[in-house]
Amino acid sequence: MNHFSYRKRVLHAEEVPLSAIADAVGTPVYVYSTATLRRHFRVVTEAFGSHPHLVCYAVKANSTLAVLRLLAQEGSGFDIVSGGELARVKAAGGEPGKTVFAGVGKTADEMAQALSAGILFFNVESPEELDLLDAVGRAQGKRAPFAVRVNPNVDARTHRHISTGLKTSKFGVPFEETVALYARAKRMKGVQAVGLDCHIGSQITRTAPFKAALSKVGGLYKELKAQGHALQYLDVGGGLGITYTEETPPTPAEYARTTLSAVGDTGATIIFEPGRLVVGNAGVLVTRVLFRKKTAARQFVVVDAGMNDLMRPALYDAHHGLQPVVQRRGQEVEVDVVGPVCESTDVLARQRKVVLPKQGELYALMTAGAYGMSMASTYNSRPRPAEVLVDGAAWRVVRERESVEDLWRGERP
Ligand SMILES: Cc1ncc(COP(=O)(O)O)c(C=O)c1O
Ligand SMILES: N[C@@H](CCCC[NH3+])C(=O)O
Repeated sequence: MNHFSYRKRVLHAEEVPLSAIADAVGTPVYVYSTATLRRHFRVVTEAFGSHPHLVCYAVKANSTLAVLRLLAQEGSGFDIVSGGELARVKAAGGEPGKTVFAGVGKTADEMAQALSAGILFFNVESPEELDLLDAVGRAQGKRAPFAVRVNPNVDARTHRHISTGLKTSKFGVPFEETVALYARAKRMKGVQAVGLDCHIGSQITRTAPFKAALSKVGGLYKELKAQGHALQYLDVGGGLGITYTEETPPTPAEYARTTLSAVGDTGATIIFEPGRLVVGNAGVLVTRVLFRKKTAARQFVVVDAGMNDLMRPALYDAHHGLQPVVQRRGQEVEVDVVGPVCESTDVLARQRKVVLPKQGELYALMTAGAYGMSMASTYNSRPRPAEVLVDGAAWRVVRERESVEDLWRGERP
């Protein structure tokens, strides 16, 4: 459920026509809906009912300050993977005490910043990382709270680029080595085990992989508790998929039921780290048609957004819905919607049936709120898009379009 819909043939974000935003701010522009963000967060947290839990929104999905602030106001915690994300959470008014820190390559500086900020816990991904965290903790005269991210060796049955829970993946500690790592941690003075963590991948559209991973992880949690580790948190990661085209992922309520039936009896506070589920359908990328171009093989529509602005189609062959901002009647033709970037993979929408647009008309690439702007780059020296947040009939620019001067800030010719 989202708040992007047609009114009198014009696509609106809540009560604002996307054409009005594009005309005022220029294109490409990301547009987010406050009502959708709020609704998604509430549906997710309410799904766990009265079971002790904390939703830690995965900042990497969309790290724009205004989005983080809105979620912080809703009571969200955060899942971060860098010092930069920690700084963003703090700048947006998020609470470090409700923030967990994952990632296979944390530096000593990042650990020290997070520990002094009072982070909830670190998700440790290797024995050497645990040694470094121990040193950082001792240097501050503290015990750094941690959970081991265990790799349960489960196939998430998602795109191979976004699967993280197989034994060939770089993420987490092998299942069989986890008990020994907790035992070793017990002898350290700079760390304190507080939980257990796993995350098996992203855009997961069935419950079976979650069930398989959680039954292993739930068993391990109980075993660790029985060995005397005073664990309190079971972090089940993120990864619940959304509908881009025809996927029918479990609803948050179904997901929560699956989770609680697998690990509800552990007595742990459940930490859930959704990213895409919260922001994916809350954002669109609005782009303007530059040229139509016909070759013997294809009808192309060249738009002013490229793979640098929305990388998912080029990176994962991902599908994003393509909607004209103003609907027009006419004969449909099959087109490839392509960006200006000098790469053959710069195809935002492939072989779609549309009424051939005129130059200057607008398209919205749907479901672009997650891993859109946060993965944007300046490749081809293209300044990154502006971002707008709509709230009812009001809207505001929450990030200015990057300027050419921004592109070379810090450079010394
Ligand atoms: C550790 C961790 N937690 C949470 C997420 C969020 O994933 P998603 O956006 O699929 O919910 C990710 C990304 O896959 C992740 O790596
Ligand atoms: N960036 C990916 C998901 C990776 C999730 C991060 N662990 C996407 O757009 O689908």
